[in-house]
This record gives sequence, structure tokens and C-alpha cells, in this order.
Amino acid sequence: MTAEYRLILLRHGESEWNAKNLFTGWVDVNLTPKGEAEAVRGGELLRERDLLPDVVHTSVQKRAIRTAQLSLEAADRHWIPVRRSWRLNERHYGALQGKDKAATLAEFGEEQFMLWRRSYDVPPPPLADDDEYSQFHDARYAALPTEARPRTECLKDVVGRMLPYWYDAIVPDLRVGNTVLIAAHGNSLRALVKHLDGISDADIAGLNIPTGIPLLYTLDADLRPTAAGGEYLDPEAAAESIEAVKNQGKK
Ligand SMILES: O=C(O)[C@@H](CO)OP(=O)(O)O
Repeated sequence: MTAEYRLILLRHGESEWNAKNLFTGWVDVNLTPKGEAEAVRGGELLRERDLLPDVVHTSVQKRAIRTAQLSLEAADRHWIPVRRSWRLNERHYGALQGKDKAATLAEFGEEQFMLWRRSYDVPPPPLADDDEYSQFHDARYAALPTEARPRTECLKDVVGRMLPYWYDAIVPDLRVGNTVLIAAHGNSLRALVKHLDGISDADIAGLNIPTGIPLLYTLDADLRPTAAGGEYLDPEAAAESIEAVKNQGKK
């Protein structure tokens, strides 16, 4: 008999800076009212499909933490154990943090914009530690040695810092039979999906994750997806939102 594990990925609902079309990264912005509603809807979808999480993992960023909370309340699972790690944080966007996506596209052109935004291994320029949008001195990262606190990251860097948490914290939760919810971010979830589905460095550029729509993966005994790409619990809304994420920056 093949063991099967249930993993649910949930990108946070629309954030204040998603709405303003700004590069966000590690800046700790809140959800908009629309983002809060998306999180609640995400929880309702879990309840409707009887996909009730036993444990939740989040980043240490407010928009993911609040999305987890709101969706779990909607599913009446607000009481389950929660673990948080900076390793699930959004990709650090370096010097682009706080910059307008459309203005960046206009200033640097499509090729450079897409390299920074979706290439696997080209990070944006680093952000200075004293920049108003730097998190270098944020209390929540104080225990991290300075060399582990990013000043910019490409997706490859995110895969490298996320995978230890996957293997050491999330996989053990799956192995004991829990339904595991991960509430995280567009690019930290792209990193995990790349790993799970074995997507190439080139092809991952074309993958976008919608806000607030649970993505269900059923994993086999070797923690490989039984269906590539998993299943969005609201496929129509997911398709629409994926298109919107893809086109950010373009007017
Ligand atoms: O700004 C960001 O941090 C991310 C997610 O919102 O944006 P993008 O989709 O452009 O990588």
C-alpha cells in the first residue's frame, strides 16, 4: 500500500503593497480588506472540501501570519499548532523593495525587469542596511548571524534557505500523517513547488502563484506529487489571479 500525504499551500491574500504594485520582499506590510476576504474564502474552501489542517507553518511576516489565522478561523481550526520560520519568508527583493513595478519596468526595460523578477539565479542589487526598507536590524532576525540575513535574493537563494526547513520541520509533520498547511508567499511557494514538481531552472520563470487560493498536493511515499502541479481548490479564480500576477508591472 502506498502512503499518501496531504499538503496545502496558501499564498497570503492581497497585501497593501500588492494593491499598490510595489516590490515587497521582506517589508512587513499588512493585508488589504480584499486580502483578508481572500484568506477567509481560502479557509471556507478548506472546510467545504473537508481538508482540515492539523498543523500550520508560516513565515514570520504579518501578511502570511494573518492569512493563516483568518483562514483557520473560517475553517474552525484556529486552535491547531503553529510553527513559524524566516525560511518561509518572501524572497528578499534587495534594492527593488519599495519600488513601483511599472516604473521599474519603464526605467530598466522588460528584459532586465523579468531577469530580476523571475530568473532563477539573478538577484536584484543588494539593499543597504540603513535603507528605510531594510530589515537588517529587525528584532525578529536578531538571532540570525549577520551573514545569514539577506540583503537581496534570487529564487535559487530562496530554494537554498527554504529546503532545510522543508526537510527538518515540515516533512516530519507530514510523515506522522498530519494534513499540513503552509501559509507563505509568492516566491517562497514557487521555490517549494519547483522542488516538489521537479521544475527546471528555466521553466520556473513561467510559474506564478495566486493570492489566497489553497493549492492541494497529495504526495506519495517518497513525497512526490501524485498529480503534477497539485490542485487549486478554486481553479477558475486561480487562473484569473495567476494572469494578474504575471502581468504586474504592465499597464
Ligand atoms: O513584491 C514581491 O515581494 C513579490 C510578491 O508580491 O512580487 P513578484 O510577484 O513581482 O515577485
